[in-house]
Amino acid sequence: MEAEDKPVLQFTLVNKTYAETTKSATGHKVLADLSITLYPGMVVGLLGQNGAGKSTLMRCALGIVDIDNGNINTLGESPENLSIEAKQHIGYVPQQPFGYEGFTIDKALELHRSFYPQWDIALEQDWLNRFDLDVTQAVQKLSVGQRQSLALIMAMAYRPTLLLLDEPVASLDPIARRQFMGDLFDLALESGSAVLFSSHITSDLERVASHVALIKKGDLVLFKEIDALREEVKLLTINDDTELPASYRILSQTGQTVLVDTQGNSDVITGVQNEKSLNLEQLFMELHR
Ligand SMILES: Nc1ncnc2c1ncn2[C@@H]1O[C@H](COP(=O)(O)OP(=O)(O)OP(=O)(O)O)[C@@H](O)[C@H]1O
Repeated sequence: MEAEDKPVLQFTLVNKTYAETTKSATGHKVLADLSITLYPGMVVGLLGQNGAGKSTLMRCALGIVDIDNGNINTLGESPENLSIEAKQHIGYVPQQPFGYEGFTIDKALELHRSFYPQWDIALEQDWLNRFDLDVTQAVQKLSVGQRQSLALIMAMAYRPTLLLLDEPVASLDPIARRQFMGDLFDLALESGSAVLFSSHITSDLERVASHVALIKKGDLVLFKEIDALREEVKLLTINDDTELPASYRILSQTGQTVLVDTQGNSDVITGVQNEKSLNLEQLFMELHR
């Protein structure tokens, strides 16, 4: 990130409550005072349990869902009034891609391409080959994974400045998944795009994300560069009377076992019996204990 870079996507103290349900008469709070900023070149992996608020966050960024209060800046605009120009620089793949039934792949791409002046035909061809898609095939006859591959091409071949991908690889086989994740990272680096993608596959996230955002019940509990995460988030076993520095953030605690974000404080702390670094999956499990 360069100092002069402007945010591509910025959430500031965003709250979102869905209308009241049979479970809650006061409505269902899904995002709570959530702030996060994406700059060009950032690939942010969004991790959270089912129902944590990941899809809602993306939909708010696009103005598909209104927020209660707070502020969202999407490519310098307010999501509820996004200009056509801004939309032409946003790629979005929802969890269940839809549309273009009744078209063959080549006809669907022809129509889709016409909305995006900056469409990169060579990139489209490259990804059609990689995903092994037959362009004469009817869209409604595609398998779930093939449909997801097509949706990814449609969202990415115009090199969007902002790319929002809601579990983009859930239905892809391991080979396609690995290739796609590599491409995703290359695209962000080459095109200076910012990418926000959700996934439950922590190994994918660790491989390609530059940052991880962890959401728990609508709260952003952690947002960090992936390398810093490995170094700064630790599982400690402490004595009853151990005093942790005020600069540590306690993420969770069960008795003498404490999950902390040291926030870069590398002082040796007396009274720590054991210290363990965690991979993303272990961290996720610890946070939801
Ligand atoms: N349109 C809606 N009306 C009411 N509640 C909704 C609506 N959309 C989502 N929710 C609720 O908001 C919460 C967050 O949903 P969301 O789809 O954002 O979660 P998620 O983190 O993307 O989950 P998953 O990993 O399962 O895709 C859930 O409890 C869900 O039931």
